[in-house]
Amino acid sequence: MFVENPIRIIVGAAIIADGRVLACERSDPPETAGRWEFPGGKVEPGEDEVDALVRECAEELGVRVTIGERIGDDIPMGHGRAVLKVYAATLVDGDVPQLLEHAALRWLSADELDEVPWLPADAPIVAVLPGWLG
Ligand SMILES: Nc1nc2c([nH]c(=O)n2[C@H]2C[C@H](O)[C@@H](COP(=O)(O)OP(=O)(O)OP(=O)(O)O)O2)c(=O)[nH]1
Repeated sequence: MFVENPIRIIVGAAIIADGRVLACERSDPPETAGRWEFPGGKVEPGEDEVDALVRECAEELGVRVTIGERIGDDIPMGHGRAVLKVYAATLVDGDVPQLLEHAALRWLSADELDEVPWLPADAPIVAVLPGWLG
């Protein structure tokens, strides 16, 4: 029987604190190393999107986060095989992001957003972020 592959959901957390958003530099794979992203990753089958973001932020940054509203629209990726969804997030109780998986971390204000080379798919999110950073 032919079973169509489901569209893969990738979630990203725009962690905002004091008018800045946390940008994370990928360390691998080589095709995306050096590009900057929102922490996150693939939602596992049966997993809730918010739960996936909480899990990924713990794994990648060692922090607890509270997930808020969606930012921007769904972004089609991978020739329609995946979709990126970004959520606003805040850190719990002053947790401090750690460099566990990324090459570098930066807190960017609205006028610094274009100082890093974001992954191309993130462009529509970065474009509306100033409205979230005040
Ligand atoms: N986390 C994240 N991934 C993004 C963003 N923008 C973007 O194009 N991507 C792409 C990069 C990757 O191809 C894919 C996410 O895959 P990943 O490798 O980070 O996912 P994962 O943590 O679940 O990794 P793995 O278990 O498969 O190794 O989505 C973004 O802002 N955040």
